Amino acid sequence: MIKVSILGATGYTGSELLRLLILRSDIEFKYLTSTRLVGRAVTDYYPHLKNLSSLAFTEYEAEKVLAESDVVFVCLPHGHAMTIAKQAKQYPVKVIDLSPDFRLDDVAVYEEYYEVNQTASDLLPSAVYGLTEYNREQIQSADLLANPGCFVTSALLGLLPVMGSAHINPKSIIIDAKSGVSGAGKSATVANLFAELQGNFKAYNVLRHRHIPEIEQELQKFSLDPVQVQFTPHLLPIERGIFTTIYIDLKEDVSEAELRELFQQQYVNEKFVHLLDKGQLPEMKMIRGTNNCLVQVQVDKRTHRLIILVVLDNLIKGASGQAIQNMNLMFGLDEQKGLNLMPLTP
Ligand SMILES: NC(=O)C1=CN([C@@H]2O[C@H](COP(=O)(O)OP(=O)(O)OC[C@H]3O[C@@H](n4cnc5c(N)ncnc54)[C@H](OP(=O)(O)O)[C@@H]3O)[C@@H](O)[C@H]2O)C=CC1
Ligand SMILES: CC(=O)N[C@@H](CCC(=O)OP(=O)(O)O)C(=O)O
Repeated sequence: MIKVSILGATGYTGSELLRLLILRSDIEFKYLTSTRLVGRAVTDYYPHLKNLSSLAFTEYEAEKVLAESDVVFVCLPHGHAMTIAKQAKQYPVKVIDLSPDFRLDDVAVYEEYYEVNQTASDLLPSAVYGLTEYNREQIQSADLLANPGCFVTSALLGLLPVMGSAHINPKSIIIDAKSGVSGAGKSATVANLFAELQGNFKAYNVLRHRHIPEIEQELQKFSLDPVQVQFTPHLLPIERGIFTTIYIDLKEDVSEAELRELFQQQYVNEKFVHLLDKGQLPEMKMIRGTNNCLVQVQVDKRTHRLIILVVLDNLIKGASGQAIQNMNLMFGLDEQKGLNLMPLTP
């Protein structure tokens, strides 16, 4: 039995972890934390989980949570996981951080983009970046795992198969991404009100989004030439899902078949990442509620560009599903355990 605690169990990624883990017979929940709902029954707040949990939300008490859990998922806003990971060093507990605190190697970049001090920089070298398909070996032995960002997961799964290719110009990457509103978390803001979102569509953080340095950092690890990306996020009036369209200049004539082969080789044995057949195009409803990521690759001979289309569910492959994939690896389990989910269509 794996003893699991979820810090921030009332938020979107925390509740998605609950949903995905609650029926597993090898998981026992120890603490589900909140600051607002301490003492309230979990099934009172989440009536759809009726009869599935007898727990109440508690506050975070390090000496209890960390001593009694095998793994702690941190589903809190940025800035909290640094303290928790430091405290966790005193206990034999693994930490899976869904927040951005341990994703950026460069302390100055983290502090610039997130506007808080990086107070656990001594732990950065031991923090393993959890893009599962590319980092399995390190993930298996990780005690501190930095789960990737949701937009970042879509960009990396779309781009990494071609990052080492001499055919592409890695300074010409344009990432045009659209996300459902749950990507913004559960906290109420005027921008997230139904009347603002419904029937609307907009770009935000056009030149400066927090995911830009994370995308460039991870892509650069796979490219000898300098990488630069143009990333523009958009907000879709839907609950969940990310659709990312990527454009890259090709340096020379190269066939679509040759580039598709790179993706095929990379993903042929993957359970959760799939290259679509030629002629198929990804759609949000193909991945909604699943840990799957669908990728399509096309070459425009007229403009000499490679176009990569990626869809995934921001709360699952972009957050809690990937976190469970990583937990499974960290505990020596089948990586797919509990994640064989079918999408809701229509
Ligand atoms: N939403 C997404 O698609 C993705 C989110 N992430 C990251 O995961 C983390 C969680 O995101 P998400 O679930 O969307 O966020 P939510 O806003 O939905 O939930 C945040 C949680 O944190 C708790 N919380 C809020 N403020 C504090 C505080 N000051 N101290 C302690 N607890 C606090 C809330 O609990 P309560 O109010 O009950 O105290 C709630 O449970 C974030 O770091 C986010 O960047 C990563 C990938 C995708
Ligand atoms: C729609 C929306 O607002 N999306 C969020 C995604 C950020 C997120 O999920 O946070 P991580 O950095 O932990 O991945 C945003 O653009 O800020």
